[in-house]
Amino acid sequence: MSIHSSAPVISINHLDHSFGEGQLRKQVLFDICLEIFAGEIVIMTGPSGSGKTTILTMVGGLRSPQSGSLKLLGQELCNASSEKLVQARRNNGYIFQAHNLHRSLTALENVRMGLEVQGKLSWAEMQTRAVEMLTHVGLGDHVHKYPENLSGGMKQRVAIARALVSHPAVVLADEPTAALDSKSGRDVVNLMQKLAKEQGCTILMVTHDNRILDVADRIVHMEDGRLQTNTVLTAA
Ligand SMILES: Nc1ncnc2c1ncn2[C@@H]1O[C@H](COP(=O)(O)OP(=O)(O)OP(=O)(O)O)[C@@H](O)[C@H]1O
Repeated sequence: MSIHSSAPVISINHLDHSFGEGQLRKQVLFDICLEIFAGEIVIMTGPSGSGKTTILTMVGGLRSPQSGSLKLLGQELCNASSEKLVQARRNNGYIFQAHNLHRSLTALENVRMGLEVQGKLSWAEMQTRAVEMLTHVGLGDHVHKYPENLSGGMKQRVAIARALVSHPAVVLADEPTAALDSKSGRDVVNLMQKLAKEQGCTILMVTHDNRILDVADRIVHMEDGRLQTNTVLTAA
């Protein structure tokens, strides 16, 4: 069925999920099936409460799925050990609505943290790569600034640099443009698209922002915990 020859980066099969116990138990995901391939940008839309963030946190290894299957880079996360979930988190970059930068760290220090958590490089190498990444997102002149001295769009660009500096296989973005005006929002998603294509990374993005849907290769729509549509956008 798929036009892709390689194995999917994210493979979700018959995934169900409930919150709560006993009488308070509430099923929020029903029989989700979704495959996402290397280099794809997939946008997930749907009303508030339809289950989008729950899926994102599971793909991110922040919550373990209970039933069905969810594989990230071939590794099963359903009922996975905490070590496996930690490993899954290392394969992902995260971009949130509120940039989540550390206020007490400069732009450079924030981006360097994206490498420090990997624990693989020397301090000098991390410093060099963080500066290069900030220059790449157009913030080469602002590396020593603190978040409070940057605009909303600039802060989100720092967050993108932090998410992508370690070249993660998957970037998960939850409403990355929600706090931005339309021009800054457009700049931010264009930048994400450019970097993803350069690095060959996969992006799964949740958004309510209809203005940015065109960056997606595919749009999937959630409704009441079920995946409704899976639209492939073909380039003109
Ligand atoms: N930790 C939790 N405990 C109990 N119920 C939860 C928890 N997290 C989410 N839910 C419920 O699961 C359902 C799906 O929530 P989720 O946050 O995934 O939706 P969403 O589509 O991301 O919504 P939004 O667009 O508002 O962020 C909702 O009914 C929500 O109340």
